[in-house]
Formats: sequence, structure tokens, C-alpha cells
Amino acid sequence: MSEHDTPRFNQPLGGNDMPRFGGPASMMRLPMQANAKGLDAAFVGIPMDIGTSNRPGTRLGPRQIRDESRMLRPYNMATRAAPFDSLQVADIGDVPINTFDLKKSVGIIENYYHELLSHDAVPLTLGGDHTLTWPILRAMARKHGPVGLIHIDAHADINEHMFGEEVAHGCPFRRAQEEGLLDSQRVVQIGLRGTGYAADDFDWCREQGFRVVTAEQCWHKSLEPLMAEVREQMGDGPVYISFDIDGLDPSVAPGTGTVEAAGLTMPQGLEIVRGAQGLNVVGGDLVEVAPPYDASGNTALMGATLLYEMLCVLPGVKRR
Ligand SMILES: N=C(N)NCCCC(=O)O
Ligand SMILES: [Mn+2]
Ligand SMILES: [Mn+2]
Repeated sequence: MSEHDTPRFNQPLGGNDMPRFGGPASMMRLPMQANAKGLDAAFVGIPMDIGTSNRPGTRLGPRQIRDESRMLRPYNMATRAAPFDSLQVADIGDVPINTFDLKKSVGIIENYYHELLSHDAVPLTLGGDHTLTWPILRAMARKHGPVGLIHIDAHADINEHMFGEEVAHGCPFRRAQEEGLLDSQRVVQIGLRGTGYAADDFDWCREQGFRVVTAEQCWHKSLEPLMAEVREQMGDGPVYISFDIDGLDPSVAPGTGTVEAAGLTMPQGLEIVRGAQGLNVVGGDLVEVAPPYDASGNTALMGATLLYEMLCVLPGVKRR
């Protein structure tokens, strides 16, 4: 009997055991459980779009990411990562936000992640609009202290206010920095581009000590050399990965609310996440998938794939 016959850990339901279009609609058709007890890593959904500033729809993101994730098989053919031979993973469902109150939802999310982290599980979050990263970082900093951040996005999301409000999907990293949740010498923002409210918008990030890598600096290049530098910068400290799907080019990921031209390619997205291997990754999220503009489902599938790749770089994942 091979080791594959006697799984010690939860396994995704296989595509030859149940048709891919059947079975549970959980992330990768993994078992679901009510909380993170006993888990090394937990997929969690946050069905929220009340922080969005343009077209909405990310409240439907977690469901669609789960649905499209049915195409993912357990073994990573490029990196040979075998996450389900290594870690106990499950889908723990959705955070019950208050869809009528964004500010209350921030508190609900922080408390939820505080409880989740008490089980020592690494959360991998299916968004949801980018507002959600702020309360997650609050819970992260309570456990780990200020964290390093690998942030992939078309936008810096460091607006001081939006429509006079401090809580919005364009503000999470401004709030996180003000609250000391980030180790600002270990923050890198990749893929920023487009039009700004002011010509010096991204300079605020640089003044904080963040490394800004614009989309233009990424065009036509492999990002492996960049990620070697990022690994050096991150060192051994805790690192959080926040991947806004709009960091990718809209030709790859059209299903999102605030589209910007000429973004990262999917191979570059994979290079970034795979380049985090060896780091002390303590959590990650994939945000801003908006299914109403995702006719093919490909945006959600790219999101599911990036979450799977985050799982593959968690500490303790074996390669076969
Ligand atoms: N998609 C995210 N997270 N942010 C968009 C921010 C749009 C803006 O600053 O105008
Ligand atoms: Mn964005
Ligand atoms: Mn964003």
C-alpha cells in the first residue's frame, strides 16, 4: 500500500470519485468544518462588497472561487508541492458579516480571525472586497506583532479617506500602517498602475518605507529576480500575502470592480506567490473577484489557483 492509499490528512474530493460538477461546493471540495480546530490551514470566505467604490459584486466572490476550484487537483506539477500530504486543511465556511454595516463588519472580521488564530491555523481568505484585509491584519498583529506584507494590486489602497470615510476598499493599508500593524521596512506592493488622485499618490507608500514595484517595472519580465530580493527583505519574520485579483491584467481577470489597464500576467502572479516559498507565511487573501463581470468564470478560477499556490508555499509543505 502506498502512502497515498492511507491519507493522514483531509483530501480534496477527487475528480474520478465524484464528477467535478457534483459533490460539495467547498474550496477544492475539501471537507468543511465549523471552526479551525485541529487545522494547519483554513480556507475562509468573506462574502462582502459593501466597501467597494465602483461596480459591486465581490459578495459573490467566495462562492464562485469555491465553485471554480473544483478544477484543481491536489499536486502542484510545477513546484512538486504536496500540500495535502503535509498539512491538515479544511474549508471553514464564511465570516457572517453584517451586510448592512461596513464598520460593524470590520469588527466581526477582526474577532473571527482572532478566534481562528487561537487554533494556530493559517488563514487563506476568499474575498470579498479589499476592506477585509485591514481587520485580518489587526488579528495578525495581535498574534504575531507587525507583519511583513507582499501586496499585489493595481491600487496602493492607501487612500486617507473615500467619500469622507476611513473604511473602504481603497483604504486598508493606510489604516494598517497608522495602527502599526505592518513592519513597514518589509512591505512590498507589486503591480500598481493606472491613474491617481494626485501625481504623488504612490510616494506616500515610499515615505513609509514600502517598496513600490509598478506594473510598468514588471512588464515583459520574469519576476523571479524581484522575488529573490523580496525573500531577502522579508527575512525570517512573519509575512502576510494580500493578492487583489485586479493586480492581474483585465484580459486574464476581467471579473473585478475597479479595472485598470496593462497589469500583471498570470505567469507573473504565479512567480510572485511561488517566490514566497521558504518565507514564514502566516496568512493570505485573494480579494476583489466579482463574478457578475466574469462570464467565463476564469477570474474566479485564477483566484482559486492563486489561493492553492499560497497553500503550496506555507511552512511545512513537502515537495515530492
Ligand atoms: N480594488 C481596490 N481594492 N481598490 C480600488 C481603489 C480605487 C480607488 O482608490 O479609487
Ligand atoms: Mn485593486
Ligand atoms: Mn486592492
